[in-house]
Amino acid sequence: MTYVVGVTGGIGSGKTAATDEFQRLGIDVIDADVVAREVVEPGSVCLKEIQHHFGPEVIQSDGHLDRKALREKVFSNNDEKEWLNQLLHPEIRRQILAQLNNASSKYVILSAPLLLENGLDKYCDQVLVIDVPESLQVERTVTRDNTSEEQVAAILNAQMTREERRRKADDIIVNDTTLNALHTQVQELHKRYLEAAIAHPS
Ligand SMILES: CC(C)(COP(=O)(O)OP(=O)(O)OC[C@H]1O[C@@H](n2cnc3c(N)ncnc32)[C@H](O)[C@@H]1O)[C@@H](O)C(=O)NCCC(=O)NCCS
Ligand SMILES: Nc1ncnc2c1ncn2[C@@H]1O[C@H](COP(=O)(O)OP(=O)(O)OP(=O)(O)O)[C@@H](O)[C@H]1O
Repeated sequence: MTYVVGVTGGIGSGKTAATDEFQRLGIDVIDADVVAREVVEPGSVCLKEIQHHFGPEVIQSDGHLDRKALREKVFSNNDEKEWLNQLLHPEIRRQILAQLNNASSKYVILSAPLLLENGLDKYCDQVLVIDVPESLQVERTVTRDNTSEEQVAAILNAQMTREERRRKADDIIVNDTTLNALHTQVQELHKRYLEAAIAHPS
């Protein structure tokens, strides 16, 4: 298997902003949030199960999942969140493994908010954590998603703490200044990862 760099960080930490730059540098990016959307496309088994469990109010008139409605349900009720995790996470993992097997760039990025929580780091040679203070996570996510601070705090509470994540990291990018500064740090790590990938027996 190719050399895999896992990228993780809490909600709104800047994973996508970082992985967009890796992608621009020619690296294949597998994004668990994208996979999580694909497994609930209209017609999927997972979407049928969700509709059966939560009722028609989580399905939009065009047949797509009403993500906002489901978000409000699962992040205010731990049992419902666990039900959803148990339904989706095995399927997300299967899809990720298939995509890892098909990746063809010099190394591959696997980006997942729950990389460490769900043990996806076992498929990674290195773990890069995108780290920001929680106040900035809340501020950036509220702006990006036009949501409430309370909603973001509830999601934050469903994730590993900042300290725990930092402890498990091989590399850390502190993304508390500009996007340019983030890109510069990504470019530096990219050089290191290319060298590590060349040295890595495939
Ligand atoms: C509840 C859902 C429909 C809300 O959708 P929405 O479009 O509002 O959010 P989106 O999917 O873009 O996720 C935004 C962020 O929320 C956080 N998050 C999402 N799901 C979870 C979860 N189960 N536990 C903790 N944090 C989560 C992540 O930081 C993620 O990047 C959606 O998040 C979902 O299907 N979650 C379950 C699948 C999952 O665990 N995805 C995370 C990747 S494995
Ligand atoms: N250094 C930065 N300066 C200013 N804005 C930033 C910076 N980094 C990221 N952002 C913005 O903050 C928001 C959150 O970043 P991004 O979407 O990359 O986070 P994420 O970790 O992928 O989030 P999620 O876990 O919710 O998917 C986005 O609107 C992004 O453009």
